[in-house]
Amino acid sequence: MILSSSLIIVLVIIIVCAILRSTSFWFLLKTWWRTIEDRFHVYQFYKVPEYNESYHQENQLYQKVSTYVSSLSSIEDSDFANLFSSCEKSNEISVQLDSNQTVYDTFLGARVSWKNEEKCEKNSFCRTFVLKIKKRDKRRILRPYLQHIHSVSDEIDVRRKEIKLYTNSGTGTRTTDRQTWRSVGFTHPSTLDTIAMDSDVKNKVKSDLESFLKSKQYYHRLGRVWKRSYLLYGPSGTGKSSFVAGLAKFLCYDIYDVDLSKVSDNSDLKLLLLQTSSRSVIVVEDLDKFLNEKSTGVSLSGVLNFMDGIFSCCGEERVMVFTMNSKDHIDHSILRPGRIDAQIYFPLCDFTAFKTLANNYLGLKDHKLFPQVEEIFQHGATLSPAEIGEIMIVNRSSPSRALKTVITALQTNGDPTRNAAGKMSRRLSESESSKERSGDESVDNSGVICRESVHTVREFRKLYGLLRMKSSGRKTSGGFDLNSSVEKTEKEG
Ligand SMILES: Nc1ncnc2c1ncn2[C@@H]1O[C@H](COP(=O)(O)OP(=O)(O)OP(=O)(O)O)[C@@H](O)[C@H]1O
Ligand SMILES: [Mg+2]
Repeated sequence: MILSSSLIIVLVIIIVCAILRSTSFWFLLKTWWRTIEDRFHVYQFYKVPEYNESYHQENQLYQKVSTYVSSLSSIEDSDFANLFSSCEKSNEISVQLDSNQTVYDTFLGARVSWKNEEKCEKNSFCRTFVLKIKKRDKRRILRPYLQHIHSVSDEIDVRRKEIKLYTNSGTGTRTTDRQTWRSVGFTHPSTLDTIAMDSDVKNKVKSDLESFLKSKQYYHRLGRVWKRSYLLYGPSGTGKSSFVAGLAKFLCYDIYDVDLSKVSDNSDLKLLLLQTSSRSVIVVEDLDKFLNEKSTGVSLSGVLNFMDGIFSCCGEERVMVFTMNSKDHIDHSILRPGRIDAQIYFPLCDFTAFKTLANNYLGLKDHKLFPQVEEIFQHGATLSPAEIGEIMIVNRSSPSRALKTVITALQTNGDPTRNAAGKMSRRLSESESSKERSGDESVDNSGVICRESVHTVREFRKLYGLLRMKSSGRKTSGGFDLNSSVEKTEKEG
């Protein structure tokens, strides 16, 4: 009798609990209890605004808190939250607290809350996280809690970082300076592995970067800004920009692509650098063209100060990359060691790079036409990897046709006698250019080629601006050239 009645009581309790949990009543009970409990405590509030007072710099802590708060499981209990999926990892959904919503967290036995406040003030939009913490817990947990937020958000950033590409979209008035950088998700497909280049140089760059990442203390002891600068130079279409993309992915750093032609003067350039975050790659493409044309108020000394990174702030862990087609007419002060730590030459395609491209683009490890291609390369003929890659993409359904088209293109453009030094100049001569323009196809009859491919060759030439006369100055020795300055620095280090 007693047994059966206690069984009934247990069953009733289980059913009541199940009903409470399956309805909102349980949730309401918890909320009421929290409201009542709140009335019996004195609280301290801490604001974490998105921007510092002058509105020029982002508050790094705000980003960290935002990442941390989004990672809390209790965020799912807030009444409103925003769901996002990133462009790169579309299967990953992130939850972000909506404006004026509160989320609770527990740390070392103390309960705290974060509110995401959003206000419109004087035509500007202010976002602030407000931390609410019991006064009696404040001394005990505040510092360790903030450290905990730092380490959790750093860990999350590294784990699921979506690389961002920042571009300077033109400077505005002082009050809108903080909007100078615009960012988008960085989806460039290049990685260091997909770039056809000398494997020794690639490995050297990788280990140079890895040792740089570990040398924070070393740089600080020397009183040097913790940055590393690379100059990438070489003809058009040899993979400089792709290398920058691969570099950023290798480091998991955001990219700041500085368009100097949109920077009005030195102080704007300074401001741009101040607004970059640490752990970023700062890229200035075609520096040679900018320095030769000097189309804005940015002076050489402005560029030099920028390269030295003396205006960088907040952690200053940066990799700077400058690209050029030729460094022949560049002021020597630009290239001095310390300002440029390593110079990497991007040559036109040789047979080794060709084989990498054939493997990447056509899935060919070997082919009966390879010896013929090798022979043509040995006679000094060459094209840029971009040109060869383009032929391969267009003819990817037929690897044999792709190789034949490459052979014809090399024979057409790779006549070594056009270069006085016996080395290949891949640029079309003016006469060839005019032949092309006039539609004379005799030039294309030299090789095994089908008509479709002739057009293909012509199209990719147009695409990559082969008919442009570009700077002739380039290294002719063929390999990559890692600047002696990096070797020197390595020895010194
Ligand atoms: N070394 C390479 N390995 C693999 N692909 C390459 C290489 N070089 C160029 N490409 C391909 O050619 C295209 C153009 O390359 P990229 O823009 O990197 O050249 P670039 O050297 O920056 O040219 P430019 O000096 O004109 O800016 C890209 O699609 C890239 O994938
Ligand atoms: Mg480029």
